Amino acid sequence: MTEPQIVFIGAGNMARALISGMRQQGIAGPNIQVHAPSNLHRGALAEEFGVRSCPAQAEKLPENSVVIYAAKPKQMPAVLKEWRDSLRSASALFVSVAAGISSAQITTLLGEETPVVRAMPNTPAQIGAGATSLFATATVSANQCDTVQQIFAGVGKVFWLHDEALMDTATALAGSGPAYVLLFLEALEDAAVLQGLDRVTARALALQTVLGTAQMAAANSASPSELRHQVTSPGGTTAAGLAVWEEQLRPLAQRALAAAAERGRILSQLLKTTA
Ligand SMILES: NC(=O)c1ccc[n+]([C@@H]2O[C@H](COP(=O)([O-])OP(=O)(O)OC[C@H]3O[C@@H](n4cnc5c(N)ncnc54)[C@H](O)[C@@H]3O)[C@@H](O)[C@H]2O)c1
Ligand code: PRO
Repeated sequence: MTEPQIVFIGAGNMARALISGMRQQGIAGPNIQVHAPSNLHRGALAEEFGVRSCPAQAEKLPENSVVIYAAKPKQMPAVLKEWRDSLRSASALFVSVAAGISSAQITTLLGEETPVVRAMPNTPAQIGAGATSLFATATVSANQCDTVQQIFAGVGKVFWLHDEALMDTATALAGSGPAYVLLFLEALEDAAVLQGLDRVTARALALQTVLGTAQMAAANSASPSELRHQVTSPGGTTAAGLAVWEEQLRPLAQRALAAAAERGRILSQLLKTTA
């Protein structure tokens, strides 16, 4: 089978992360084209990754194209109005990474017969360490599912969801998750600096602790809870610190994921009012 042409609509943070990961995975630069209104970002992507930089305008697509929508959710109606005919004439597979926007909303814009996959990747895709949740509509063929699987498995781990409503949860957990982890790193670093550690050492210690712990958890069949107990001596330092975390962390995680998932639903509702 010939390699699909991967067509990005949007040249921002998520497109960059995916393109970086795809290039490392071995997808050839000329097999990726990026459409965006300003040459600033797409030009930089072309220079750095050897991909084709194209204006935002829709164009005739090769058969077998996979089009990845990576512009903002609220722009989707205006952008897809322009791309609809090109997508249809190439029978392109449409993959949306837009948070919140449902496949029904997308097929309303593109036509019921359009094969649509929703994908929720995250920025660690740029180093091949992403986590992508995928949901396919009934019109997506098994071959097309394989194609999407291959594309996203090349930039990290892939998780298929069979209930589209859970895409908002996957977005709240893994799409947004890198920002939570980075905030956690910042908070640990700042707290250590407050106790007198220099910033460079505090940052490096926090980073290596989070990285090493995540790698240990991934390499281990024991649950996070079991591994945590291995760190926690009765009456020791960890127990003293954990007592403080336990007061707030679980309710905070629940509130944070609820707020993020709710925002996904709101983004979807906002689109309905403007479509
Ligand atoms: N950033 C993340 O971590 C992340 C993770 C998962 C999903 N997403 C989703 O990815 C999408 C993009 O997010 P981002 O963070 O990359 O945003 P961003 O603002 O960095 O990029 C948006 C891009 O869209 C382009 N654009 C604007 N109008 C356009 C048009 N008419 N045609 C083509 N391109 C156009 C802009 O030039 C810009 O390059 C969103 O839908 C978001 O929900 C983002
Ligand atoms: N970034 C996008 C947002 O903040 C979607 C998940 C990560 O809306």
